[in-house]
Formats: sequence, C-alpha cells, structure tokens
Amino acid sequence: MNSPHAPHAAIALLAHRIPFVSPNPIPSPPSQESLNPTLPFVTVTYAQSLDGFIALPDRRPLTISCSESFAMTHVMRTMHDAILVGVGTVLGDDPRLTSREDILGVEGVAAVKRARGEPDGAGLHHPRPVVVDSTLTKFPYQTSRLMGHPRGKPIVLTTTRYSQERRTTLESLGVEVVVCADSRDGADGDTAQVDLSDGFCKLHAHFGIRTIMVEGGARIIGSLLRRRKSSTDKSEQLVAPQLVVVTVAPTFVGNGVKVIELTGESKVVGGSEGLVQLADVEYRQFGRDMVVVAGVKMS
Ligand SMILES: NC(=O)C1=CN([C@@H]2O[C@H](COP(=O)(O)OP(=O)(O)OC[C@H]3O[C@@H](n4cnc5c(N)ncnc54)[C@H](OP(=O)(O)O)[C@@H]3O)[C@@H](O)[C@H]2O)C=CC1
Ligand SMILES: Nc1nc(O)c(N)c(N[C@@H]2O[C@H](COP(=O)(O)O)[C@@H](O)[C@H]2O)n1
Repeated sequence: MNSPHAPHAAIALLAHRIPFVSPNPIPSPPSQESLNPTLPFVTVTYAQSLDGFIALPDRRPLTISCSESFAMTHVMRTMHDAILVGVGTVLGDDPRLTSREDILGVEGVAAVKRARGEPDGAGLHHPRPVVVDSTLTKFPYQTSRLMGHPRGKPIVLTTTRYSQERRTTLESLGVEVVVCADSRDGADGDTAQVDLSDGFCKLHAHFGIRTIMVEGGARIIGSLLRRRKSSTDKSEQLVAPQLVVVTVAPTFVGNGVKVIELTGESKVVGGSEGLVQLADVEYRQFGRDMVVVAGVKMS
C-alpha cells in the first residue's frame, strides 16, 4: 500500500466504527440539568513491536509505526473530539498531539475533510488535548508543547490529592483543571489515581466531548484494558473502551515497556482473566505494519 492511499484506507476502516465523524456539529456542553454520568465513546490506541514493546527501557520513546500506519493514527486524531495521555507520556515524549497535514498529505487532508463533512477551506480538525496527573505536580507546563496546542490549552484530569498552589498556577495560564473521583484500581496499587471513567463522564458533561482517543502511555492503557466496574454508575456496568486499535510493527525490540504489566497475584495467575475481551476484530495492513481494530465485549 502506498503512503498517499493510507488515509483513504484508514477512513474506510475507521469512520463507521467511531461515532460523530460525519456530520460534525461543534459539540456544545450539555445543560447543567442533564449532568448525568454519560460516558463518551473511548478508543484506546498504541503501536507495539512484534515482541510486545511500546517503548525502550527507562521509558525512552521508540518510533514503531511506519509512515502508512502513522497516517492511520493521524486520521484517527481527526475523528475524535479529544486526545488523552498520561503524565508519564508528557514527561517522556513531550508530544504535540495534533493532526498533521505533512503526515496525511494533501489528498489525505482533503479526504479527511470530506469524511467529516467539512468544506475544503476549513482547517484540519485537531482533538483537544487531555492529560491525566493525580497531583498536578508532574505536568511540565513550563516546557510542554501541549501549552501551544492549536485547540487551546490542555485539560488536566486530577484527583482530590491535587496541589492547590499548582492548580492556581495552571488555571492562571488557561489550563482547565478537572477534579475527578479517586481510584485505587490503577497500576500503582494503593496510591489514589484518577478514576478514568469519572474523568470521561466529566469531559462529556463539562466540555461536550463525545469521543476520546487514548494514546498512551503504558499505565493509562493498562488501566483501561483491565476489567473494572464503574464507581459513578449504579448499574455496575463494565467500564471499558469501546474500540481498541493496535499497530503491530514487524520489528523486535528485546526489552522495554509493555502495555500490560501484571503485578502481585495477577502476575502469577496470568492468562487473560481480569482483562477486557475483544469482539468484531478486523485486521488491515498499512505499509509494513498490521493494524488490529476491535470492539470490546461488555459482559
Ligand atoms: N508506542 C506507543 O504507541 C506509545 C508509547 N508510549 C510510551 O509509554 C511510556 C509512558 O508510559 P507511562 O510511563 O506508563 O506513562 P502514562 O502516560 O501511562 O502515565 C502514567 C501516569 O499517569 C498517572 N495516572 C493517574 N491516574 C492514572 C490511572 N488511573 N491509571 C494509570 N495512570 C494514572 C500516574 O501518575 P500520577 O499518579 O503521579 O499522576 C501514572 O504514573 C513512554 O515510554 C512512551 O514513549 C506512550 C504512548 C504511546
Ligand atoms: N502510533 C504511534 N506509533 C509510534 O511509533 C509511536 N512512538 C507513537 N507514539 C505516540 O505518539 C505521541 C507523539 O505524538 P506527536 O507526534 O508528538 O504528536 C507519543 O507521545 C505517543 O503517544 N504512536
């Protein structure tokens, strides 16, 4: 598959699996009266080597995707209202989290705008950046490229453990701070971390965000691929992403960071118990990479 065709192939693969791609009204926050805990549509995505690594040892970033699968990732960015990463990824990668015309190419940009029902002259859609930081003390606001994001300053999801001093600083710079419920389900065991399902509900309720692309890193993705019950929804429904998109590159890395690193008893038991199960799986080749697209069984 040639690079100029990759955006078209990605649109064909993904547009029918992600809601609200077309038509695309500017989302407005729901009214205060309807602040029920509505979960947005959540896509989890990452790229891994054939032996399952997403980064190098010491969490150093690694380029895994080829140009065609990178184009697929950037098409996905244009199809979501928000893009979310953990603070570990911000510290390690200093990502931009924009949709890039140089990666999509002229034809790809035009195809994306058509898929979104936008006129040719419209600017390319960028998802709003969202960072997860339990205390607000790690987000490197003085250096992060996210502070210059074209969709505006990032939203930071935090817990009740947040630093008030840092909140004041961040808000004075235009960063939106959202205090979420505390969770002890995360990878870090006993320390309270952000209850991601509560965070997703609040992104919907306060900012009208209907679709979220979770791009990393390892701990955030690991938290989302574990089976959890909602703390905000009395129905005890399973909280899971609705779509999982994984790029698998034909390379071996040998050592580094994996998305799911079981600890404690789970490590001994192993197997897929306790992790989400996939459904409606599709496979496509993008350049030299294979892309797996799957829904999640909700029972
Ligand atoms: N190949 C790929 O596709 C990608 C690779 N990466 C790689 O992943 C690595 C970064 O991953 P990682 O270090 O795990 O960092 P993450 O980006 O996953 O951020 C993890 C941090 O987020 C905070 N956090 C708050 N609430 C939660 C929660 N509920 N669950 C999990 N974390 C939570 C925690 O810090 P605190 O409690 O202090 O707030 C935690 O340490 C980098 O090496 C990067 O290159 C990243 C993205 C994509
Ligand atoms: N799809 C994909 N393939 C890779 O090989 C990667 N290393 C990543 N990394 C993710 O992309 C972020 C960087 O984004 P910008 O180019 O700066 O916008 C990085 O932080 C990871 O989330 N993704």
